[in-house]
Amino acid sequence: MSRFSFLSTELEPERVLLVGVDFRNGAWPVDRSLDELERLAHTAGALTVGRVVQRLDKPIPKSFIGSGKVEEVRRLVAALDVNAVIFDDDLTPAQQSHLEKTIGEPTKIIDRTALILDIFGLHAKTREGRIQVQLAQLQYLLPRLRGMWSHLAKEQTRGGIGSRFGQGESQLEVDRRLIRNKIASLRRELNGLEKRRSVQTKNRKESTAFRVALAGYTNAGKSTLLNALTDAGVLSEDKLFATLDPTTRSYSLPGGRVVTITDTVGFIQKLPHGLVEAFKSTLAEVLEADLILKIVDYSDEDADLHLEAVNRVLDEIGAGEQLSVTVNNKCDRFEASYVHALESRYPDQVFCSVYTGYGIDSLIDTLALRASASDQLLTVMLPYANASLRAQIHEQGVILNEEFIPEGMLITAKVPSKLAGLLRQYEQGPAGKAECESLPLVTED
Ligand SMILES: Nc1nc2c(ncn2[C@@H]2O[C@H](COP(=O)(O)OP(=O)(O)OP(=O)(O)O)[C@@H](O)[C@H]2O)c(=O)[nH]1
Ligand SMILES: [Mg+2]
Repeated sequence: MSRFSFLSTELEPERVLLVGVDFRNGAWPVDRSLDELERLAHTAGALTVGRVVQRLDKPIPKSFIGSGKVEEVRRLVAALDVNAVIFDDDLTPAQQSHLEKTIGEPTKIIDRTALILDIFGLHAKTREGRIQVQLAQLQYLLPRLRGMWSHLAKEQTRGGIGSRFGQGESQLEVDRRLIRNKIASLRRELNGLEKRRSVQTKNRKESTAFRVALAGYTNAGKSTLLNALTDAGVLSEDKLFATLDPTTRSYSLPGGRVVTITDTVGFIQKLPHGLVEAFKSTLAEVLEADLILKIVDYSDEDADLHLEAVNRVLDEIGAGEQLSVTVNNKCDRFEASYVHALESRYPDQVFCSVYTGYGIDSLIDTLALRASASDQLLTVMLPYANASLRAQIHEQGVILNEEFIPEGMLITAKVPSKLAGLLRQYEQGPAGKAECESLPLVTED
């Protein structure tokens, strides 16, 4: 599949100018949002050569920023040899097209969404990831086609190759139709892949292991944590959106209980809704988890804003009410005494550093506690043929007693409720239980 890109990936980095609006509504200071936009631009391979900020109560309908500012941008574009202007907020197709005309070709006018789509396009590795990104890109492009065709229309009047369309259906209509067809065919393919994924998830569900999902702002350290716990070998980098495709690994807690941990795509403020929509099946991993670990880069001065943005996306995908623990990472960047003070102040949160290993034990204790919260004590008699169920009890439960008798395998164990559901049919009646309760290990408990 050819990679579509708003910014060129030629050897020379594109020179970009950033434009932010301070709407004075407080939450995210415009300078910090532009710092993040600059990191996004850098991740996409561009070089930021300047910034323009305007204070406004609300966007100007026609041009997003005021006409005086547009003129300032136009002059800067010429003076700084800018290839692309990136707006920190979403532009409507009409605003984008107006700005393109006013600022003058060939300078591209891009917004945060287009930039994020570009990075996703660069980082998507699997077929499913690529289709998800391409779908979001085409949906973004569809209402913007008119602007993109305006310069070609000029070419048409000069004649020559590419100028002979326009009979019956205009080229713009043809292109819209082609894109709609492409969107439909990508959706079909994605549906097929999603079905396969949901079968895999269902299989995992049937394995009844406690499922943990790592969620959090991009660059918080999710992949680094998964690698540290499980040797998953997932790419972890000081870049935004290093991970797009989910990876699930098994992890044995002390005592032997096996849980699964899933690393997935990171979140960001102003995350384009189209992307959340396109990545629905990937984000389902988070939705179906028994526990969400919200990984935070606590050393980032905007850590609280990051957590807010993460909570907003979790709400959007319907995971806002799920069981979760906040895990504040990168604590190696603070004095130990400060971290201890934080731990006393916020006993429900974990403070750790995947780099130094500090706090990882406490994270594992938290996992163990949550994974065993729904445990039930059961005594079952399993037929010898049912070795896989016995293996599941060993993986996910705490065995209190096990005996191999002529009637079958008599096991007393504490197991998570999901597994208990599967075991009910083999549960021993009061007599069997009583027999087991006389065994030393059980009475000890
Ligand atoms: N100082 C410090 N850096 C860390 C720590 N954990 C991770 N990092 C670094 O933070 C950067 C981002 O780590 P990743 O694991 O790729 O982050 P992520 O959350 O998976 O990011 P995305 O995949 O982009 O969503 C990398 O450069 C890591 O080496 C830590 O405990 N301390
Ligand atoms: Mg990652």
